[in-house]
Parts: sequence; C-alpha cells; structure tokens
Amino acid sequence: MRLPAKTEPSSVVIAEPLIAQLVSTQPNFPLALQTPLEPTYDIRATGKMGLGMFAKCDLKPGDLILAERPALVYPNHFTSSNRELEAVFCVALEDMRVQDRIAYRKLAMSAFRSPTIGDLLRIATANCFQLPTNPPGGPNQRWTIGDYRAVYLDTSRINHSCSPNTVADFDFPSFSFIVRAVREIQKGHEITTTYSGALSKRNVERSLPFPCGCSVCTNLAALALSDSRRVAIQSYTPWSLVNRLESSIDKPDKLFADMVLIVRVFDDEGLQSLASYPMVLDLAGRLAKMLGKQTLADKQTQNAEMFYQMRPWYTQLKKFVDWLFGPEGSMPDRVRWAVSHFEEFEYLVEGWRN
Ligand SMILES: C[S@@+](CC[C@H](N)C(=O)[O-])C[C@H]1O[C@@H](n2cnc3c(N)ncnc32)[C@H](O)[C@@H]1O
Repeated sequence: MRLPAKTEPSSVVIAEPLIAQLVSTQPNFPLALQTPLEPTYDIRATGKMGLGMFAKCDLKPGDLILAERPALVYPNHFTSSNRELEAVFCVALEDMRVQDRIAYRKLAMSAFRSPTIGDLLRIATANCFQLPTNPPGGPNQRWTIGDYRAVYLDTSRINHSCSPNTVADFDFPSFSFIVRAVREIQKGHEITTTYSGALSKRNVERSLPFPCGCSVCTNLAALALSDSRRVAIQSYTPWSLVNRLESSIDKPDKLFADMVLIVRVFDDEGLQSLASYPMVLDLAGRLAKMLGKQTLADKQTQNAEMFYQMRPWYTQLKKFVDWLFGPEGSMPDRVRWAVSHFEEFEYLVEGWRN
C-alpha cells in the first residue's frame, strides 16, 4: 500500500488488508502534515551514539519539533533471515519516493559499503520506532493482526534517553509521527525520546538492545539519587494519586503540599513525559484554587492544560479530573466513589492504553 501521495512525502506500508483499509478509509485521509513555525532541528554526529537530532533553536514545552511520515512501515515479525519477506521489502524500497530511497540507501551506506536488501532490512530493524497499538477509530479498536514498525529518515535519528525531553505519538489521521518538547531545550542541545515508554526504572536495567549511554545512566555520581526518585515516581500512577486524595481528603493543604512535592520530583528527574505528570499538575492547580491560592492555581492549571493538549489520549485524564472536582463541594464524595470503583476508573482513565 502506498500512502499518501500528492505534494507531501508518502509512505510505503506493508500491512494486512484489514489494517490497510482501516487506515486509508479514515475521513479526509490523510490530513495535512503539521509544520513547525521555523526549522527546529539538525541531524549530526553525537560523538558516542552515532547520529542524533539537535535543537536548531530554543524550544519550550509544547513546541512542535516535527511531524514526519514514515518512509516505510512493516510488520514486527519481519526479520532479515526471512527470504520471502526480504523480497517484499525489496519491492517496498523500489516503491519509495526517489529522494527517500536515496536518503535511505545513503543511511545504509554509512554502515555497509554496498548494502544488500538484507543489510537494509537490518538497518531498518535497528532504526525503527514501534507504532502504538491504538488504531484509528478509537482506543477500543485494536491492531488485531500483529504490530508494526516504522522507519523514518529524520525521526529515526532521535536517540533514547531515560529523561527524554520530548513526547512522541503516531497520529493516524495525518499518518505521521509527531514529536513535541516537554521541557525547555536550548539551541544546540540534543533532542531525545524514550524507546521503552516505562521510565520508572533507568533503561540500563531494562531491555534495551544496547548499553544505555544517556545522561542519566552515565552520571554515576547521581545514580543512587536518580534510582530513589524513580522508585517514588513509579508509585505515582493516576490510580495511586486518586487514593492519595482519598487518604487525606479533609486536609487539602497537606494534599496541595504533596502534589507540589511530586511535581518537583518529576521535574528533578526529567520525567515530564510520563502520563501522571499532567494529572499531578492539574491536581496541584485544583487544590491551590480550593485553598484560595489563585496565582499558583492559575499557573499550575495553565501548565496542566498545555500538557493535556500535547497528546490526544490525555483528554481522558483531563475529563476524569474535571469530573472529580465537579460542582463546588462534590470532590470528597466523588473521590470516595472513585476509589471504590477501580474497574470503572481503569476503563475511563487507563482504557487508552489497552
Ligand atoms: C533509532 S537509532 C537512533 C539514531 C542513531 N544514533 C543513528 O546513528 O542513526 C537507534 C540506535 O542509536 C543508538 N542509541 C540510541 N540511543 C542510545 C543510547 N541512549 N545509548 C546508546 N546508544 C544509543 C543505538 O545504536 C541504537 O540502536
């Protein structure tokens, strides 16, 4: 399947017919690619991790860094040892836009003198990003037949960090990967992402296929502190936050102080990309409002709003917090209701993940 054409970059997608149909029959598919106001990045050597992506201008939280269509999408089960699949891959390469194919081959040439299809496939496998499991049509529909990997000419140059300074999501309506800053990134600094999503442990302890050389894992002097903060962060799930509210429901000042402290732990550890972060900001803002701290409330609420807008599925989280703090005075009862209805909570708030 070739997606889409006209003036924008197209993608070569190797997919089961059902998935191809689901994707390509979305209304007005594909929506136009979003573009940043000015060029936001350069790609150059990092010194120790091959190529990397670097900020070309100062970026602030929420800024769009790039929205890129994949050059190639293929099923997870592709391996370079499978001759039949190699043949399909070969056809896909031929089908790519000429300039994409040249850039892709150039990338392969930097690793192999004269790349074969098998080499290209190996490069693709080493440089891919996994597509999320939520297909178009809402969180309850699934990619039922396997998962997919995508190779991007630029996005695939973003290195992993255990404190990533971006969030990235695949956007089905525009068929592009959208990367946004989650904190300030100064011009010249490296733009990073996470390859594993779960960052409550450093990836050096996880299953990355390479020893992690990110700034967290190589700062040996700060590792013990980082580990202890991550143990704490691991416990701040949306569900545990609701339980925390319930356990001190009559002490909004204590709860507010707690939330401010939790925000600081996320910030100190550089983990603003985790899903609980906007919720903690929002809870801090709502509690500040209850306590009459209007300036603080406005600041936290504005910040939470900006994060909620970064990722479509955060809307669910926002709606839940909106409901929790409903009409004045209703919060304690609603919190008590929520803690006794875990299944409904999971369906409403965590449903997007499944
Ligand atoms: C998606 S590519 C990223 C771009 C890559 N550096 C390049 O030169 O094209 C993934 C590869 O980059 C390297 N890499 C990315 N993040 C790394 C990290 N935190 N530590 C060490 N190597 C990393 C690994 O070799 C990995 O297989």
